[in-house]
Amino acid sequence: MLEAQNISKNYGDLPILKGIDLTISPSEVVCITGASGAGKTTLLQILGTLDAPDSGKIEILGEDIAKLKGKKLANFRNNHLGFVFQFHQLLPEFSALENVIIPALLGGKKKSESIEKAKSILDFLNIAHRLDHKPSELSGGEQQRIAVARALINDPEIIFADEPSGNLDSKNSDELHELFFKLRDEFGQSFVIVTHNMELAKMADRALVMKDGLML
Ligand SMILES: Nc1ncnc2c1ncn2[C@@H]1O[C@H](COP(=O)(O)OP(=O)(O)OP(=O)(O)O)[C@@H](O)[C@H]1O
Repeated sequence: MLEAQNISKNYGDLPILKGIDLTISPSEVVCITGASGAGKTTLLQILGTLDAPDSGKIEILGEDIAKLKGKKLANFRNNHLGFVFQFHQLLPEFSALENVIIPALLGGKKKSESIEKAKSILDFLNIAHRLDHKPSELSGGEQQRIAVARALINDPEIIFADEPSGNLDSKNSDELHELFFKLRDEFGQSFVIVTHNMELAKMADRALVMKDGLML
């Protein structure tokens, strides 16, 4: 599903990732934990093709990511990868439903089909009653479920999440974590989740620990 070999990244003279190897299997939920500054977000951004490593190789679904440039890379990302961040990054002037369908429209899907699909996902996520609300009219937990729905709209094989519950209270955190496993069980995506939440890490198929740019 995803294979990363010997990934290194420097910022200026400072080595941030020092040769990381990682394989993610289909339907696997992997958590990456570790102290602040260990390089977790940097690694997630690179695995998610949002940033490039200085050296090393990443293959996702058999594609050598270094060979995909510009529009091809953007299309690959939009079609196969989903993202959930700590701060939901929903567009404030659009409704929940509109936010969810944007990646589908960018991928060239028909609006009517995208709306139907979004409604079924939002139904699955128990948030179909908030379709017309703007992000500011939703609770933190609801905003994050809309962000998850947006990540799911193009049926990604892998979802990358960076501190997805970092901004939620414990009840909403627990609900979001359960949702990830429910989604994996129902649809079979892989999840790569950077988290400081040890309860989530315990639930994962694998919990990895990073320290000073290395995977322990
Ligand atoms: N764009 C950048 N330019 C320079 N240094 C950066 C940049 N992004 C991150 N860093 C540095 O790289 C190191 C690793 O950052 P990263 O965000 O990957 O850590 P992290 O493990 O995710 O930390 P946290 O748990 O606090 O989010 C930190 O020392 C950070 O200051």
